[in-house]
Amino acid sequence: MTLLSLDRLTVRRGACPVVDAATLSVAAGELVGLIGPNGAGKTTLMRGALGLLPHEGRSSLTDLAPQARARHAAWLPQSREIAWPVSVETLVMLGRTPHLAAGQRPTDADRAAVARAIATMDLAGFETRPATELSGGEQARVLIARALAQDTALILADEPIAGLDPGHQIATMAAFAALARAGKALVVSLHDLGLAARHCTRLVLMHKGRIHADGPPEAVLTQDNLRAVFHISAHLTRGPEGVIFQPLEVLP
Ligand SMILES: Nc1ncnc2c1ncn2[C@@H]1O[C@H](COP(=O)(O)OP(=O)(O)OP(=O)(O)O)[C@@H](O)[C@H]1O
Repeated sequence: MTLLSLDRLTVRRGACPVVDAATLSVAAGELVGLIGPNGAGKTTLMRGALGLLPHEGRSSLTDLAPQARARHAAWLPQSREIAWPVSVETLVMLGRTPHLAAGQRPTDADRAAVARAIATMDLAGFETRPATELSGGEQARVLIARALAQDTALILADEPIAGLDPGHQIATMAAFAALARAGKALVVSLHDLGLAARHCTRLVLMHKGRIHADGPPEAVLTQDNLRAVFHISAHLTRGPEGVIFQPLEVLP
């Protein structure tokens, strides 16, 4: 089942297209790593797809009415600012807003979704802490938990594991992979190509606003693509533990 469909999505900043005719279809079961150098257009592609930026072409998400869209797709932006000193549990409960009628109190199902998200992001024991008093990485995990609590078929996340320690980066990618195996779809922008190669079912490599390559990690992280897009060399092997990717050098 297709959960996100982009047809020649183009987003201009001034005269210049920073996303240029991106066509992409994401199905249930996929964990898509959106990779590419700084400025390649990853954030802009996701924001355009969500209808948060004026665009040309078509996104299946902008065909949906706002509440239907919020029930279908969760968005985790790159900015991590938590402005209000609400408790972690209250903040994660905000993910349930699209499922609640105006003034409706959370149901047992809402509370269960929040508890699941808190457990998945290893935040048990943090429930009553003011979110503003947590460390940067802890706050990042709270915001991921809020997106998970939304319990949508599709999750779009902009650099969700940036700033997390290695254990929580791996655990978060593993949780995303488990959600994909359970039938959801995720599009996640990432700079850690090792984690992308290891956990994603598919990589979409962006370069100068265009989709340069799209496919399984080993088909995308080729020496040619890495040289052309990132100007790096790297080592990639597949062993009993799965794909192992290590960037090596910046090429002249
Ligand atoms: N408000 C804006 N006005 C003009 N140009 C912009 C604006 N926002 C982004 N851009 C440009 O659009 C291009 C794509 O930016 P985008 O944030 O999508 O890149 P990215 O791939 O997410 O990068 P990063 O890995 O650094 O987060 C960049 O060249 C950026 O300078």
